[in-house]
Amino acid sequence: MADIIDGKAFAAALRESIADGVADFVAKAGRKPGLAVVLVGEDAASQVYVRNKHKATIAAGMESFEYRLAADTSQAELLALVEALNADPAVDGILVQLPLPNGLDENAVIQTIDPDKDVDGFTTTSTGRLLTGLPGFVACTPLGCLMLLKDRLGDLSGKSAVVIGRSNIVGKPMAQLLLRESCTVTIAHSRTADLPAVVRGADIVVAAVGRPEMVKGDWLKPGATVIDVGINRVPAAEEGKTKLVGDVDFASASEVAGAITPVPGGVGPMTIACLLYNTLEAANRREGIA
Ligand SMILES: Nc1nc2c(c(=O)[nH]1)N[C@@H](CN(C=O)c1ccc(C(=O)N[C@@H](CCC(=O)O)C(=O)O)cc1)CN2
Ligand SMILES: [Mg+2]
Repeated sequence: MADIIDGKAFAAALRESIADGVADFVAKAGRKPGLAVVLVGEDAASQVYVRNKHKATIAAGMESFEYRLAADTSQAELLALVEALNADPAVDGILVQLPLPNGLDENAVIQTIDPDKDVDGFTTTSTGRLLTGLPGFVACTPLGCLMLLKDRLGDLSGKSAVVIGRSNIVGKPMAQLLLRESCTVTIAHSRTADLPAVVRGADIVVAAVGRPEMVKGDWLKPGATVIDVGINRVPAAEEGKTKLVGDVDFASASEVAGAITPVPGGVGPMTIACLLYNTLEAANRREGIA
């Protein structure tokens, strides 16, 4: 049976160490690090994530600035808010919760964020810095996956890694991070031929496709480390109920893998912990604190 990689516990410990770093920052800078979170519209899951971000920000000793805008907010209003946050000295990090309601241009909004406050790591400046090995912010979910992998495996160099999924938010930055760690990286996707055979060659599998329980145990190399980024809500056995499952079929995969993240309680909690990590980093950089 695979070891379970406890992302919830790892994230809690990371948040504790960030709180210590925040206390150091306050002592040196004479102010708290500030995170601004912008939520547009009524998406139910986004409301939960934003509430959790607010609570975690406060618990870490940071300032939380929350902006909740109506679903019919115009592009110009949203861009004006982001520009005001760029100019606000109390704000170290800016995050616009995704997805945005239809009609708003997500890319234009993201690219308006000052790259030095881009704690989501979504601007092309941030992704370009990652690609070229310059210091910058890395998207929170892949950064969290990397932390879990390094905690489990130590040095990743020379390992073969398959990332399933090529999104800008997870798959592509994840592949770049693994390359930076000197893994041999394959990015697989919906057009990949014989995906099970590709996955079977990997020491590290990161599944981020958004397809419930797609990756089966018999796709895995025995002993592989499996990171499941999927958060899929599916009908549960009991009528009218739902449950969360990942992109990996946990029951069969945990028979073959060496270690695996569960859903929930694996990668998900790392996303918010890494947001705090990036915000403290942004604040330290802005104040010139090493
Ligand atoms: N601007 C951003 N938008 C979105 C991001 C992001 O990083 N930046 N990521 C996701 C949503 N997200 C944070 O925003 C997020 C998703 C999931 C979790 C989490 O802890 N999941 C739990 C299960 C939660 C549940 O019960 O539903 C888990 O996996 O254990 C945290 C944050 C999209 N938008
Ligand atoms: Mg402490």
